[in-house]
Amino acid sequence: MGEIVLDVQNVTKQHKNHRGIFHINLTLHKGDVFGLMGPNGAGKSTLFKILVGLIKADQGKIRFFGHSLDTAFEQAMKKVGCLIEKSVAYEHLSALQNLQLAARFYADIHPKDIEEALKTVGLYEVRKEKVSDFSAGMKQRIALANALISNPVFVILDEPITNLDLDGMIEVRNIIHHLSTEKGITFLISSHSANEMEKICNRVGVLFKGELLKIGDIDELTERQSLEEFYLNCVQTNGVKDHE
Ligand SMILES: Nc1ncnc2c1ncn2[C@@H]1O[C@H](COP(=O)(O)OP(=O)(O)OP(=O)(O)O)[C@@H](O)[C@H]1O
Repeated sequence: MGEIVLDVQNVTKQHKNHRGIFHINLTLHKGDVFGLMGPNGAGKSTLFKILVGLIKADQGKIRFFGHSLDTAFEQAMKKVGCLIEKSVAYEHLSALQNLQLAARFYADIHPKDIEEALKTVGLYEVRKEKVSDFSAGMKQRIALANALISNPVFVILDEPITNLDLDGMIEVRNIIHHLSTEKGITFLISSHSANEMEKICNRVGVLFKGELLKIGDIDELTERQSLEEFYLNCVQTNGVKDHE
């Protein structure tokens, strides 16, 4: 196994409504395309927001490339790109202008990096066109390009395929596949769709009511059943746990 990219140890976050995530342990290695599956409200976004520092965990330890998120945030996040929550591309701006705007949040993005990100997501030819003329899939590809402009080696994508039609899903899937195989980028992706995760990921975890019920290699999990069957089994047999 390769270098440890992300190490999550015993992370808990309880929201005021008592929901949240509880005692999450997760280790990702270089080259992983890890899919976090779970129904609405399972806690996927809560975990992702904690990982990128948008909210703070109640307890637990998180390390990126050995750097603690708590004590060395900038070091930890240096090589991490993310797409959290619904993508917001400004409709009246072009694809290029959107990325130029996003680049201002970083210290050292070169125009070449933006050009490269646009090429990677297949929007270079239409970079000067307004986003209002783009399809949902193209808008999602801008969001992906946004996550790529800093040349990350680890990319976190919260629901990158939700709300996309089949063409859009295939486009995003192909980009992830390309980045993983050609550039060795490690991914953590959340989705409701077991079918899609089966096509994209090499490992998956099932998050349900804030608990990470199972983690496994796709090849092993799908030896005798589809990933969807495994997922449904997992969720149904592990039933109800409340944290009141
Ligand atoms: N800021 C908050 N305050 C209170 N409760 C919250 C907050 N954020 C999330 N929750 C609750 O925590 C639970 C997990 O929500 P979360 O958004 O992490 O789930 P999710 O798996 O990402 O769901 P979805 O697929 O619908 O995005 C939900 O029950 C939600 O109501």
